[in-house]
Amino acid sequence: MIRLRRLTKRYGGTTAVDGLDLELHPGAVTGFLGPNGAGKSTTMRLILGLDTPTSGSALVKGVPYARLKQPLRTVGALLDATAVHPGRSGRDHLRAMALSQRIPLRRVEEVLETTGMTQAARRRAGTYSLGMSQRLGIAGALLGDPEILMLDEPVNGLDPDGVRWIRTLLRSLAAQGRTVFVSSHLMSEMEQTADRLVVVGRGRLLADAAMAELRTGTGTAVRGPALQPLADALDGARWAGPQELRVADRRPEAVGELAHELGVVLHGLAAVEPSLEESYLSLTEESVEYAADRTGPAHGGGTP
Ligand SMILES: Nc1ncnc2c1ncn2[C@@H]1O[C@H](COP(=O)(O)OP(=O)(O)OP(=O)(O)O)[C@@H](O)[C@H]1O
Repeated sequence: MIRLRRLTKRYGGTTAVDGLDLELHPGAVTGFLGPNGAGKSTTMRLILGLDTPTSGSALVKGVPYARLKQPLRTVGALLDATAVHPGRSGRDHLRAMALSQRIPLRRVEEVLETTGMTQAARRRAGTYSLGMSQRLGIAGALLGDPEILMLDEPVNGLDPDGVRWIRTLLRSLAAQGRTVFVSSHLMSEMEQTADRLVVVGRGRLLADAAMAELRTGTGTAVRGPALQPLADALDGARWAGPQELRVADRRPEAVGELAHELGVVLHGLAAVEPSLEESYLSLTEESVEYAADRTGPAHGGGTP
C-alpha cells in the first residue's frame, strides 16, 4: 500500500529522515511516533511528493504519489490545518478541493457532517479555532473517500471530546479496511488508537511493532532512601518518585545484586511490566533533540 525503501532526506547538514524502511497496510491504524524533530512530518511530505528524497523511495500503491491518477481519492492527508485561505468559508474551501478533483459536491456536505462542521461551514476559515481548523482539515482528507489516510498530529488543538471523536473516527476508518497513518509525539494519544506503532528518532526507525509487542519486557521497581549510586550505574533507570526508581530491561535479581555490590540500602524490589510510555521513553531516550532533563529524581528528593 505505502512502501518506503531506504528513504532519506537531508537539509544541508541535517538528516531529517535517515534510511527509513517501512510498509503500511490496510485495515489498521499505524501510529507514527517520535520526539519533536524526529522526521515525522518530513516523511509524510516525502510520501505526498511535497519534497523530493535525497535518496531512497516512497511509493503509494506501487508508484510515486505524483503519478497517482486521482491522488485525493487515493490518499487523504492533513499536514497543516492552518494552511487554508482565511477569507474563504469552510464549505467553499472544501468545494474548491472537490471541483479540482472531480469529486461530487454532495461529498462536501457528507464530510462536514462527519466532522461536526456543518454549523460552522458558512464561517470564514480565518475565524476558526485550532480545533475547528483541525476538523476542517480532516474533512478535506476524507473528501475523496480515500483508501489511505495520513494525518500529521490531528489531535493538536482538540478538546477532550474532540480527542475521543478522532479516536473513534480513526478506528472506524481502519475497520472499513483503510490504511490509517497518524503521527503524534505523545504515546498517551496513540495508546488507545493505534494497532501498530512505528517509532522514529533523529530520522531513524527505532521500532516497528504491534502494540502488544511493545508492552512486553521486564522491568524492575526499586525503592530505597538513597538510590542515586544505583541510578548512576544503571542505563535505563528513571526516577518514579523521590525514593523510587524504574529500571527497564533488568530483572529484580540483577538490580538487587548490583545494589548489594554498591552498598545501596533497598526497601523494596519488584518486577514490573513497563508501561507503553516507559517503553517509548527508553526507545527514544538517545534521540530526543529538545528535552527537559529526564534523569534527575522526580520531586527533587532522591539525591542525598
Ligand atoms: N525545510 C526544511 N529545511 C531545513 N530543515 C528542515 C526542514 N524541514 C525539516 N527540517 C529539519 O528536519 C528535522 C525533522 O523535522 P520534522 O518536522 O520532519 O520532524 P517532526 O518529527 O515532524 O517534528 P515535530 O513533532 O516537532 O513536528 C528537524 O531537525 C527539522 O529542523
